[in-house]
Parts: sequence; structure tokens; C-alpha cells
Amino acid sequence: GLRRELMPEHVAVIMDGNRRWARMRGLPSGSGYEAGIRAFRVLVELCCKWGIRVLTVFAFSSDNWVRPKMEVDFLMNLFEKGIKAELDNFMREDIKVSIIGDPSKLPTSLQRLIARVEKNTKHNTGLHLVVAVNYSGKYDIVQACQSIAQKVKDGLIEPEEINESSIEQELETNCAEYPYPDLLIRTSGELRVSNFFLWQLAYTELFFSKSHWPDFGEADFVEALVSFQQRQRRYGGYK
Ligand SMILES: CC(C)CCOP(=O)(O)OP(=O)(O)O
Ligand SMILES: [Mg+2]
Repeated sequence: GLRRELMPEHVAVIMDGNRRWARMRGLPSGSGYEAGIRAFRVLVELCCKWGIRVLTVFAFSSDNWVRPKMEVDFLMNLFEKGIKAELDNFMREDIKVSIIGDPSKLPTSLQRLIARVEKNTKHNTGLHLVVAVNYSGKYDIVQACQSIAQKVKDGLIEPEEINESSIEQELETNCAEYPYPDLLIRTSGELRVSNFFLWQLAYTELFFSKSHWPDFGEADFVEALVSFQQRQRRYGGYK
């Protein structure tokens, strides 16, 4: 069974397999995405219940823009609808919401809603929910490099002063008290990171589930957490 004292502080999830879930049922992709939102809500609830401190979900990758316009538009509308529907719940459950990724390509209505939900929940002290939208690991490292280069150019720091924490402070996960996921879960059987977190996954335990994201429920989450609690994390140490 699960031991509360061995719970991960920060869980990250690649919510993959929504379209395959729909296709298997002869449903359109949109139905898969809608089923995915429902599974997302269940996971948020479980993280609140079990005292997980940070939950990061990969909701839309910078590489997803190549999908059919109809699907991208559907997803953007779904994010907007989903955030609006959850606003009261975020306050009731004391959830702090941060959105990471490049907002500039998102619809302006969604950009405004993101600013609003981050502002409204800024002082909440429960689960910190980080939603990656138009995010990628490489985008994050590039923008961090740009910020550091600007500081060098402005004479604020010398190149030789740059160290791991200089980078960590500039990555978009600097919004989280626990920036490094202890556990990464990826659903639908794919065994790859797909340009999600790169720097942040240095010592993250990886768990792959064959379930498509819409089918990932409490039992699947318990299975991932039990596997995590059985791991011996050495961080490169112990000969
Ligand atoms: C946008 C993202 C959360 C959707 C993940 O599911 P997916 O559309 O990649 O579904 P498939 O892997 O089945 O194509
Ligand atoms: Mg996929």
C-alpha cells in the first residue's frame, strides 16, 4: 500500500493517448480530448487528497501546432472552457495555478484567462498545479539562456559566475517551490519524453503506463506511486 511519508513532492504527467482512446471507440479526436479533461480533474483531486505538493501536466507542446487546425482550435477552446469551469474549484480547494510555456501564440482570450487564473490563485497554499501550454523543454532552456545572456550583457553577472542554480532560476519551473519532478508518468505506452521537461528530469523517476490518458484513474495512479515508493533514489551516488 501507499505510505504517506514516501509520497513524491512533485508529480509530472504527459497525458498522452487521447486520440487513440477516441479512435478505438469510433469517436472523433475531440471526444478523446474531452475524456482527457475528465481524467485530469480526477488526478488533481487525488493530488489534493494525498498531499502531493506540485502537479505539472503537459497539456500542449510547442510541437503540437502541426496538428490539423480544427484539432488545435478545439484544444484551445477546451483549455479556455476547462479553466473557466475550474476557477471556483481552484479557490475552494486552495489550488495555486501557474501556466508555463510561450503564451504569445495562444488566442488572446486564453492569454487573458491565464493571467486571471494565475492572479486569482497566486496566494493559494494547497496543491500547486502547473499546466504546460505551448511549452517544450528546449524552449525553456533557450529562454533561460536568453535571460542569462542579457544579464551578462547588462554587466549584472560574469560568464564564469553562471552555474546550475543560475539556470534553474531562469527556467519557467522557477515558479514552483519544488521545480524538479520526483516522478514523471507518461500514458499510452510511448517510452519517450517528447521534448517535455529536459533539464528538470535529471533525477526524476520515470513510470510508463499502457493506459491511454482518459482511462488513467485512481488505480493507475496508485500503481505509479507504489512503483515510485519502491525505488531507491541514488542521485548518482552510492558506489
Ligand atoms: C495535446 C495532448 C495533451 C494530447 C495527448 O493525446 P494525443 O492527442 O497525443 O493522442 P494520441 O497520442 O493518441 O494521438
Ligand atoms: Mg500523443
